[in-house]
Amino acid sequence: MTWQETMATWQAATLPTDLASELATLNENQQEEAFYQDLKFGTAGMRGLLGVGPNRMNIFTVRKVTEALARYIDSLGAAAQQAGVAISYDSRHYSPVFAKEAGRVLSQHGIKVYLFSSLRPTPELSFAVRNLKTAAGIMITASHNPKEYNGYKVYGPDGGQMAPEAVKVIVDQLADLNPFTVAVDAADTTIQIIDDDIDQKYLAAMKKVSVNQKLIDQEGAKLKLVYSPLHGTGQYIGELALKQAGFTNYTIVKEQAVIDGDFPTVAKPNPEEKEALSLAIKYATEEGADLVVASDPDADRLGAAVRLADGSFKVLSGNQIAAILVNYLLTAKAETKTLPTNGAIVTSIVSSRFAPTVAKNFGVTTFDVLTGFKYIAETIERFERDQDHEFLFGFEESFGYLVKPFAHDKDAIQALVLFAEVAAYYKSQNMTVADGLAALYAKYGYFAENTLSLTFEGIHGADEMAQVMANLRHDHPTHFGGLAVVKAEDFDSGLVTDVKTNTISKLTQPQANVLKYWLADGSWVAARPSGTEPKLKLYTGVVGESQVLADKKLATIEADLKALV
Ligand SMILES: O=P(O)(O)OC[C@H]1O[C@H](O)[C@H](O)[C@@H](O)[C@@H]1O
Repeated sequence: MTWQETMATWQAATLPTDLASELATLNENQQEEAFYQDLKFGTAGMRGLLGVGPNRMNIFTVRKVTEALARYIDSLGAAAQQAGVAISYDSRHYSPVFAKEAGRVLSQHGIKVYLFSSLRPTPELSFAVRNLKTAAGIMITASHNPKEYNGYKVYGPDGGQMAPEAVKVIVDQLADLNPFTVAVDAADTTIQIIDDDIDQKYLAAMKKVSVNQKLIDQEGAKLKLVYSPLHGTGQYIGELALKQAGFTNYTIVKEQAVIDGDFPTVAKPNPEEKEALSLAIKYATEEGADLVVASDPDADRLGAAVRLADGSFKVLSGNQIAAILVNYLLTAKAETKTLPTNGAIVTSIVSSRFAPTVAKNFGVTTFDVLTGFKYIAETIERFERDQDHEFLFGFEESFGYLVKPFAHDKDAIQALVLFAEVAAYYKSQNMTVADGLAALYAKYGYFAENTLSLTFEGIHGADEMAQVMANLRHDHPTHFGGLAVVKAEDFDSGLVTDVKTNTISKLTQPQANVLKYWLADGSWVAARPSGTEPKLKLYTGVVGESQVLADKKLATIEADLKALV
């Protein structure tokens, strides 16, 4: 079907007034963008702009994908239908509507549904799937994206985001489905509302995250922290988790504790962006706080800023937060002689080597997976099955961390509780977290990383991005910042070239559109199209003998990288 034909089917259908009036006002470009394709599954499920058309998030695209999920569950048999599906949602526009709509499609199939009574974090949904032993889970969220977006994350029975092979079974059905004929059960027959019981169980599990309760009992109340849920799901459970762990001296940023899908106090509700922490830092400056923490709307990412000696705040990167958490966890385990000999941390191929270097010093192995927390969850599953490694920590540079695998997705609430403990620890030593970080740099080397995100919007944007990747593949760069490329990894072909010996071997990760180049001194560069936003992401990671030298190296490598695209 051409996009015009697809659009005609939408024009002929009975649409709710908001979608009908939007459809009537689209110009030709907008029409093409909205109708030329179905929303695709990316790094974290289906994500897109809210609006009319198959390439947008609306009740019809939600019904259609849920119908495909329902058929998949039907195909697994009666036990899976009875095990059912847990559904949660965040504070975005239409999130509760889409969650209910998904529940009704499943109910129509006689599939049991556990629907949260109000918004809950992504990691709590993951926990609910595991706790209720459901066959699947759905989280309605576009995570940290701007307010114009929403999305649909699908979970498997292990509580991890469904792996690509399982998603493919669902996606393959989509082509034959008519969004306008998907039946829904208006009587909500199989829908059971869940809330407090799961909250309590999730909070009970959260107690396992704290390492040194004695330290928290002594120092927890002295640590002054400011927390912002950025208008999202962390607002309720985040505060409870902090209190329960023993951190009572906190301020919640009140403007950002208001549940609001417009995220009116920030440009983007993304802790990756320093600006998202500005208001919390203002509070912290006024109150003389030690620490600022902020979770994104579905509370799977956590950003942090720490107080410096002069009273100003330094915003940390996801890689720095991970290294600080890993060092604290492993030090505590080593001190209490509970560090397993087969301990492992799991991270992504575009994350810093800082935390892995710390881990190595403790005899802990690092596993590198593709971008997407589902791959970390998959690795945890494998450890549990093969009993060959004990999972100690998982993280991605994009501010996602997991301490305890009672959730199988990144968990900002866990990170919040653990990071508060780390800050309390340093405070007990008359140090700031920034001092702690400086000590890690002095010991392990000055790691520096940056991600350049270039926006390529719309149909043509996707083509341009593909062209940049094709160009890089065609003319393999030989140097960045004067450093020779010694190894070139292409995760699309699954091959790695050792430039010196000109030998080719196989990569262990699955296929993905990623290129990574290792440089002569251990620095690295990677390029990949984002799977959640219309962006090309260019990553650089270096280690230097001082902060100044590391930053300089990073800048020269990045300059060459920019010139290439
Ligand atoms: O780089 P992207 O494909 O946009 O993904 C960035 C991040 O998006 C989501 O938050 C996923 O859950 C993460 O696993 C991923 O790292």
